[in-house]
Amino acid sequence: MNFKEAAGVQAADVVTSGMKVGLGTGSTVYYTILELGRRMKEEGLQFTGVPTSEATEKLALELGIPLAELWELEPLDVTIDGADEVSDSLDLIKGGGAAHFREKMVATVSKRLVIVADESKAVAKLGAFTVPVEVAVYGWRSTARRVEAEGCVAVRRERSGEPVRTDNGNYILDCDFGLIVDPGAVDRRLKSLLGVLETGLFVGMADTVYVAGPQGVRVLKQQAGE
Ligand SMILES: O=C[C@H](O)[C@H](O)[C@H](O)COP(=O)(O)O
Repeated sequence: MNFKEAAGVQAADVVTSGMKVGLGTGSTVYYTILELGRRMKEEGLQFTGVPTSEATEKLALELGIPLAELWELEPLDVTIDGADEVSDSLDLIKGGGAAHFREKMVATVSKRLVIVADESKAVAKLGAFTVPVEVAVYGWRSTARRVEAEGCVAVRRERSGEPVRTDNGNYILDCDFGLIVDPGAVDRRLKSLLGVLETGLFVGMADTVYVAGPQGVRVLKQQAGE
């Protein structure tokens, strides 16, 4: 079992029958979703999922997991998702797979956000990974200029020479801020800019993080009052 699988499978334990569950996106929570599908078939686990991306929706449907729209189910009991960076205070950078807009929307209406990651994602402070920022296609160069004025270098994400489009049809700017001392302030400043739709900074949202490494799976919990 690789580290992503170890974290992903263990975190599936938080789901019990009757729950409404946000299903995250990426190569780590993939294993959580597989495990939930297995428990559904083999152990009779019953739950309803809300997918955070088209890729996750496809996977869940292949596994026979019942799905619903966010508005039909909110508030959700828990969302399980991956992350690109997890800081000591459990703040996150997400959106390496361009799914952070829907992920944040689903996590925001969930009573709990549980994160699964391998040790390579754990950092003291955020910032080695660039911050993905979803922006409207119209006027994106102007938006990028406003974003850069906040103290970063912003590069439009491309694949094979073509701009990446999110599931919502927008562009991603990958923004290099260097070390981020106050992620909440950076998130608020970016969100106030015209053309910015969502950032990949998830501040104070995760309550539990499963981090897998050579020593096994560590379970980190948000301290009360943080
Ligand atoms: O947009 C993608 C999501 O935020 C993912 O959860 C994040 O990029 C981590 O993905 P992975 O588990 O594949 O590293």
